[in-house]
Amino acid sequence: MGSVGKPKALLLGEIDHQKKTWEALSSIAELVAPKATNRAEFIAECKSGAFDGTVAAYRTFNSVAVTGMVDEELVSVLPASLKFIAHNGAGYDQVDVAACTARGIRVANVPALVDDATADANMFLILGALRGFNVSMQALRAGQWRGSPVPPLGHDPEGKVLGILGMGGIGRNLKKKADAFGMKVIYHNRRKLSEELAGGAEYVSFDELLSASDVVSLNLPLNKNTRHIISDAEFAKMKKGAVLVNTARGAVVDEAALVRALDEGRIWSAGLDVYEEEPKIHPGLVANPHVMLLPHMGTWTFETQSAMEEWTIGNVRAAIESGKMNCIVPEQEGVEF
Ligand SMILES: O=CC(=O)O
Repeated sequence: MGSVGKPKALLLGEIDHQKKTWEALSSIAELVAPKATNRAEFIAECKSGAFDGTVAAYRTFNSVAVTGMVDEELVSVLPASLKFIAHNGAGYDQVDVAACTARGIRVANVPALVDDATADANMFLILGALRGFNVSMQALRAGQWRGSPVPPLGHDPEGKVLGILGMGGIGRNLKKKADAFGMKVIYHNRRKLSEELAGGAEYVSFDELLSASDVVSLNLPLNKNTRHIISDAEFAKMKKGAVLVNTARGAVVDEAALVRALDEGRIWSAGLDVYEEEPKIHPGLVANPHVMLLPHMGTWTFETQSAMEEWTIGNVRAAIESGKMNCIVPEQEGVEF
């Protein structure tokens, strides 16, 4: 069947596990992808009309390396026909939702499917940071058994207070996992949750969360209100010897302030999956063997990645078939398009 007259679906980034599902969209859409390898080229390609007729775009987190942020400038050159952006990821801080709304573009992400894998990685970082495992993991591979001098004893999660900042899907999933380790969970969120959703976690103010937690876990989205929500003043309010864990977005923490807090011994350790300027990492973190560092692998499992791709392709299909995606980001709920 020829593709003349079909709407286009634009692929920004790679599909690794659901190629057939993507290709199956060719019965309803002409599948297109940029030739561009950087933002200037992508903008030129958009302006050339190569993507005209595109109704929906699928984008990955890594596609930012080619297109740059989906900001006002980028949105202004996207084809006028484009009405849907399906982002493959829970966090959509690379997309300026207000700019999309102004242009009549709906944005969808991947809620829920990421929760288990991300909360698992989060729990791994909590345990690793509390126990101080990284020092000895490095020493063992360097032929020094536990290390020399022998590292200090770690801490048990049992009985410790876990403060979850951001009680969305990942935060609530983490709460259930932390229960199994005997942690007492408190949380802070823009809104207090129903008792049922909170699942026994106690709602506290932001300051109380900082001062009462043995482990502060960051599970909130990055936006203009949450950028650097943890900086010097917040580290100063934390318990001496507390642990900070971040599987959300690097920029919710002021990384330089984190390095200061670690170096000054104000906090015992940190467990990080995300960084302010990925893939760059603050040298003070790399140099500190006490912190647990993962290279943004919260959802890095076959099952989760595959499900995320399927969900995102489903959003593109729904957009083309019914003019509506299967979810919409909270900022656009109730917006008339
Ligand atoms: O970082 C991962 C995601 O936002 O899904």
